[in-house]
Amino acid sequence: MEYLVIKCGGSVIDEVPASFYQELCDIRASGKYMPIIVHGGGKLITSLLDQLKIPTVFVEGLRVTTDEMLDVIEMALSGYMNKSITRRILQAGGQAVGVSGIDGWLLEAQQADVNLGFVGNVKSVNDTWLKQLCDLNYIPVVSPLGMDESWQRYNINADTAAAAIAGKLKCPLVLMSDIPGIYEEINGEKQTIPTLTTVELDVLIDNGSITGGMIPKVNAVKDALNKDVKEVVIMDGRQKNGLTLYCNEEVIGTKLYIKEELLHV
Ligand SMILES: Nc1ncnc2c1ncn2[C@@H]1O[C@H](COP(=O)(O)OP(=O)(O)O)[C@@H](O)[C@H]1O
Ligand SMILES: CC(=O)N[C@@H](CCC(=O)OP(=O)(O)O)C(=O)O
Repeated sequence: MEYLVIKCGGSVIDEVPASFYQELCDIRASGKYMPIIVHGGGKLITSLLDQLKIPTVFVEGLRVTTDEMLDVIEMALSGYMNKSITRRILQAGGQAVGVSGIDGWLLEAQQADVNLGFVGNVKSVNDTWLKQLCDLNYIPVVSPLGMDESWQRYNINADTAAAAIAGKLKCPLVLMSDIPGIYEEINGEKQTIPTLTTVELDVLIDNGSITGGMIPKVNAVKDALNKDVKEVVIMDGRQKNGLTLYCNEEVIGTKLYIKEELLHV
């Protein structure tokens, strides 16, 4: 059975159809995939920081993170978001365990860039017990925090965390967001692109078609594909039966891959 990493963005988690959790349980029960959920929660973090009058600054889709913000981020992601997703999977009849990337040192992190403060990149993924959880029939639900060898916590973008886990497991990755896929503006209209190679993706990055939260997403996609992940799909988490359609190999969202011949140069 193959692993399948599914990342649910904070933009969409409150809007996924109720059937999403049932679909997850069905996919696990069908034996086709062992799903692993990685979730975001950027919207919730921003709203909590606003209430605390702590200003939010994003640089290329990444939240500049101070020490005082880490507590809020950890509470939002590993507290509220992680437990509510875990609870909903249990409610749908599945087995789920909610963990943070810090638990069991699942995500060893390192500082991404001093100018971003405590934003982390993933240095290594300790996948042993993640696989054990899957073998025990649990669906792991992972919040994107990590820790370095000095026990410093880091805020990791959820797309980055999901890509690192998929890269380690060499399994497909589904990124669920609030858009039907990657779009390009043609004659003032946004048109979703069904398939993209990494070379075509670079063109869209260079011509400014990719902005905001899509930047860490496409960087994560490229990272996963470079680690032998066969394909990554960016799709609309609000679409009814979206996950089932994906598992049945229907055309959905934007499918990204490395062009075969580039693998051999
Ligand atoms: N070319 C593009 N195609 C699709 N979405 C894009 C593009 N450029 C920027 N975006 C923005 O990226 C957003 C998704 O990123 P983000 O808000 O961080 O979502 P999530 O919370 O799911 O990670 C979309 O809502 C859209 O506004
Ligand atoms: C470094 C960084 O930007 N971390 C993200 C973590 C949450 C996240 O990625 O949530 P979404 O998937 O909903 O965007 C943040 O602070 O918003």
